Amino acid sequence: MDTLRIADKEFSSRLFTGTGKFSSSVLMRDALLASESELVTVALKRVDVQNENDDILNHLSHERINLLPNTSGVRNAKEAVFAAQLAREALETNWIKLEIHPDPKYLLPDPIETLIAAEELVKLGFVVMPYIHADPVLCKRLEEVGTQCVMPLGAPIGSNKGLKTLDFLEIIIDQSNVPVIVDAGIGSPSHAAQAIELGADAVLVNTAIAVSQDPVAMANAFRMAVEAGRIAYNAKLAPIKKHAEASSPLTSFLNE
Ligand SMILES: CC(=O)[C@@H](O)[C@H](O)COP(=O)(O)O
Repeated sequence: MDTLRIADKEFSSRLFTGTGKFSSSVLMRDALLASESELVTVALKRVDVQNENDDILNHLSHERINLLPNTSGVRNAKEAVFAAQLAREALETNWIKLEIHPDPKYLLPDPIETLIAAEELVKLGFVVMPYIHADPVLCKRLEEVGTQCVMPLGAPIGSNKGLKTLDFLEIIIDQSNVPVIVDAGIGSPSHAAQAIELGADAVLVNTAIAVSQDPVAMANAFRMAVEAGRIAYNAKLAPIKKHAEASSPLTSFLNE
């Protein structure tokens, strides 16, 4: 599998994961290890960064896992910058998943506050991974201010609806000069494979793994789907045709 580079890190796995909604910290750890994910996001509001025995952080301590603190819970750019600085101090990482979604019903990201915060955080030396709507114009603006990737949503967080923003994801992937990570709403391994086949550089999945009846098995299924999607992407998909084209009456091989 070809690797993915973001800032100073190289990833073998294109499946990024989250830590919420698992029924126990042991199950969370087992599922994340089964996923072979190397970048795992954790909400700063959920961990006690002062406590070296914090249950979540302890169960994420593994050589393969890079922690990606996220700013979930903040309402504006000012709070996001503060949260990121806190995370950098406490978790000793300058990587931050920037999430500003003040509306609790749909959890849709605030594009204006996100752009303001991203610009500020880049200036402060952060590797910024912004969670945003699948807005091609906003993605370009974020790239211009120096974010190391963009994270457009497939559907609202936790909805498991899949790639509802497909047409716009295609434009974003076509235009982007930074990695595109489809984040949120991915409800099944086939959704993840579809995003990767499309050319997304990675996906981030939380709910679909954590709330399945068997999170370890589901994490495995996502791992395989993402791998399959990437192999298919590299192999180049056959073109979609408007009309039927017979497969069998070939008299010889195309190149002979
Ligand atoms: C954990 C995290 O970062 C979520 O905000 C993320 O967007 C995942 O969404 P799903 O839970 O829909 O996979």
